[in-house]
Amino acid sequence: MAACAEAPELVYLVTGGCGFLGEHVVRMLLEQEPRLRELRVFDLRLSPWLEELKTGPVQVTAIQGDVTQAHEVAAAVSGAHVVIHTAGVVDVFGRVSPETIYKVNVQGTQNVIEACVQMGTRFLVHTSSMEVVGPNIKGQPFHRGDEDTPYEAVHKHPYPQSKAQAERLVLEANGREVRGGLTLVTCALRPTGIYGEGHQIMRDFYRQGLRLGGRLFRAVPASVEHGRVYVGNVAWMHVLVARELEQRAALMGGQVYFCYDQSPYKSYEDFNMEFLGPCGLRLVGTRPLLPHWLLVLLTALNTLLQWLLRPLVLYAPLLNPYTLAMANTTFTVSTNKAQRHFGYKPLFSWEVSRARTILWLQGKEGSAQ
Ligand SMILES: NC(=O)c1ccc[n+]([C@@H]2O[C@H](COP(=O)([O-])OP(=O)(O)OC[C@H]3O[C@@H](n4cnc5c(N)ncnc54)[C@H](O)[C@@H]3O)[C@@H](O)[C@H]2O)c1
Ligand SMILES: C[C@@H](CO)CCC[C@@H](C)[C@H]1CC[C@H]2[C@@H]3[C@H](O)C=C4C[C@@H](O)CC[C@]4(C)[C@H]3CC[C@]12C
Repeated sequence: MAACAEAPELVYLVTGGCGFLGEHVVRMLLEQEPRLRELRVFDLRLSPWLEELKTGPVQVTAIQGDVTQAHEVAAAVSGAHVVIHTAGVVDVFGRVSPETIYKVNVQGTQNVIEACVQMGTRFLVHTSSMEVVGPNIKGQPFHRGDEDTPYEAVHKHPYPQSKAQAERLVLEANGREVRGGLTLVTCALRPTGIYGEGHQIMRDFYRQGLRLGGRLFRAVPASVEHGRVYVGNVAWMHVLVARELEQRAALMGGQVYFCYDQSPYKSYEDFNMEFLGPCGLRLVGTRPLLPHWLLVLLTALNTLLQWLLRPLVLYAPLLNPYTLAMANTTFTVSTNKAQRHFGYKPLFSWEVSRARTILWLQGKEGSAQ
């Protein structure tokens, strides 16, 4: 992938490039990768903002396609030097069937790997997730852990199961021979809960708070810490990994990296209040207002309702047994592996990440829709 200093010559493909994270990766590449000649944005649904990117010096090619269709993926990968694979179904609410989650997240990832092999593309960066590790079904805390912290990773939910399987495929593909005789270099990034401009769940909480007269009610103990990372920093990590993968193939190939920055360790709800507070919302209660057993009962009721209503309507509330367990289990990361391996330092401070997210929530700024 050696690029000459004068003429940009690299072709990048970003799958899922119109999603929450994908959009930030696309914009970050255009800002921070001077060697870029063409940027292919591949997504099931193409966003209108892509049009405005087409007027810049880098050729931006929008490709409407489906990662579950091997031939569409192969056509998009053909001639690309680097693939950043962020496409995936993110669903822990029962909105999407387990079959579809598996098809997109696992089969889709396999298609991307095979396309790289077939087309001679050597560098593959995969967006994995903290959920590949945990929280596990036993609700055991993962406190300031790193990539080597022992933890019993046992999943039952289709989303973490699919992400774990996809990550394994990507790591196992490292070192495979690609067309032309060279080898594939892969690695996986594991963001914790991503926040920032375009974060729909944050917006859902904001709207819910507005509906409840500017209040949200504490459901999770403040002592349970939940790892969060700013979307701009996650995007920056992807760009850096993609850039460094060739020079540091022996070190980085087949590796996993948690995504981290200076965002504070807080409970899921207290962290959200860093943004929702300045937007006028209040979190009521210093302790959970409902006892835990009642919340568990409510989640069971939601599960039953979801099942009963399925033939008529999709009922998929934020609260279900899995999301309650996630919110109630400490999962935080403390590592410097990305700094050691490829010189990562967060591009956005906590203050800037917070300010940008607040402005977006208030509808005053921000690139994401
Ligand atoms: N949001 C988070 O907190 C978080 C945390 C850790 C990891 N991740 C991972 O990051 C990646 C991006 O997540 P996100 O939050 O931006 O989700 P998102 O839903 O906003 O983006 C996913 C994108 O993939 C596209 N896509 C879905 N199915 C596709 C298919 N069959 N073919 C082509 N494109 C398809 C969607 O249209 C969407 O644009 C996912 O792989 C997810 O597992 C997300
Ligand atoms: C008890 C509720 C009352 O306030 C709070 C429920 C919060 C949940 C909806 C969220 C708690 C943890 C979130 C997940 C976590 O941040 C990490 C994730 C990994 C990523 O790969 C996808 C998103 C998610 C599963 C994220 C989804 C929302 C939560 C379960």
